[in-house]
Amino acid sequence: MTTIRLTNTKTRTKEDFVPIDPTNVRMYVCGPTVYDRAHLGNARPVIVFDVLFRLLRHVYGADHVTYVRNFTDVDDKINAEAQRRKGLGDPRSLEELIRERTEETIRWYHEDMDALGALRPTEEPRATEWIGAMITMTQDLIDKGHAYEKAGHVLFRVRSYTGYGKLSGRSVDDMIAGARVEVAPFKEDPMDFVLWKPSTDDLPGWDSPWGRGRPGWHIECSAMSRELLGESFDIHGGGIDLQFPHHENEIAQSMCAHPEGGFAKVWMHNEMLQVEGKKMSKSLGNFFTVRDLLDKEIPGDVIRFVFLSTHYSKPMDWTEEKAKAARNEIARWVGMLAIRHDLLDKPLEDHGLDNEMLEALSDDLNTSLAISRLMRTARFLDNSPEFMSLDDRAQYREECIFIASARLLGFDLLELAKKERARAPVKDLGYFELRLVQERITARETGDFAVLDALKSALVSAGLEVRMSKDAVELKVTPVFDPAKLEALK
Ligand SMILES: Nc1ncnc2c1ncn2[C@@H]1O[C@H](COP(=O)(O)OP(=O)(O)OP(=O)(O)O)[C@@H](O)[C@H]1O
Ligand SMILES: [Zn+2]
Repeated sequence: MTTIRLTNTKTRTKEDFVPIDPTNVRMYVCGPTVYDRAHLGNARPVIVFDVLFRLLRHVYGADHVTYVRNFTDVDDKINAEAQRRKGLGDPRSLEELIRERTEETIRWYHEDMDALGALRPTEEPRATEWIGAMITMTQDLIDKGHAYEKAGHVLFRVRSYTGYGKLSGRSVDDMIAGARVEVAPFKEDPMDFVLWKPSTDDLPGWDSPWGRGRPGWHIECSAMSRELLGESFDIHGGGIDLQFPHHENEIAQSMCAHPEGGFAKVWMHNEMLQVEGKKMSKSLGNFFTVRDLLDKEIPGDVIRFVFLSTHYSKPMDWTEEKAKAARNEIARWVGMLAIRHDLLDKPLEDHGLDNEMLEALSDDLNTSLAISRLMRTARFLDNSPEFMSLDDRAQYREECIFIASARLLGFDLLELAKKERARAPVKDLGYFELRLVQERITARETGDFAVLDALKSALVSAGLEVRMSKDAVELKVTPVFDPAKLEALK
């Protein structure tokens, strides 16, 4: 079995990945706050962890991996957008407007991430559906002396957990000095963070032992991962911007509530997509959305290719040059496959994967090396003398391996090649148009339309659209076009 090695942020070393239970490998990734369209930076963790999900499914079996990514649908920014709509005169209740905002944002998120070829996670819990579990965990932390209630707030007592700061390698005192921690009269210590806070009557809230309120952001992930993956699971991922305080706080909550579990064994953090050296972010305003690019006719595969060309642990920029190079390379792959009708017209045989590519991916998800390996293979397949010297069977085998390997990175080349083929001009169309014209003349002369009709229906069953007006004949390719059938009519 392939051994996957992953760099664990917790230990700062590359380790062999050994799942707790190989029949159910479990991964949690912090998902988006659903108040607006995802910006391009938000797509990076989606693509990185999608490749890891695919790799885990390949190694342990598709039914033996559980991937959970949450939607944070309790947030001031969501409320603010709903209030803005209400302010503009929308007659609906704030609750309805909030629901509408989160629903539409989740729909956009799915559309955009689907376009990038990302598989949907096994579970996509919404915070609002797990409030009960958050309340239970919060109460448990109070009972164990790790949290306290003050003025309708429940706060986590950071100094009660000695492991605090280990993930990010900081001491609590350094963190206080460096961080903009909120000093509030109800806090015992400035580092303490909110597990529960009161809600005003006009904002969403849930009844709790501490009055009507809502959960803090950090407890969401601790409660949902516990409910869906258990007290210990294999991998926890997210952007490096979440390492502190979000992930540090998740660890503190989960380890104190369930000291017998180990919470996440491996922590993985993707580096940031940057714009002129700064993190692309909503708050800095230096962002564009995934949808902006898709609308500019930059396909999802091109975006995916650009992201995967840089290792997840390195910061990167989005540039026009990178997009152009990615587009050219994918066009080369697709163009080369679009003319291999034998490949496109039957189910792909399983001849395994390119071993070097699999090795690269298994070595801490080295997607940039995996992509270079695919590029090298594409040059080999593209009529190189070595490839041409192979017999048909061996050629077919190499092509199957290439397609399956690209699929592990999330590129569906067969689908792209089929679309390309349907779009490509077919040189024989003119010939058949002429034949239709001639048969029609003959049919009109003889009054026998059988030959003309037979030709027409044969063309239709080859996947062509036949349009015959009084003085023109036109053939068009449809997505089910089959060149082999056309060839047989000659
Ligand atoms: N520039 C970026 N590059 C890579 N990943 C990012 C970037 N910005 C956010 N992420 C990641 O996107 C995921 C969703 O994050 P979230 O919805 O909290 O983003 P956000 O807070 O709305 O973004 P912003 O930081 O722009 O306000 C998280 O895993 C986060 O680490
Ligand atoms: Zn989280």
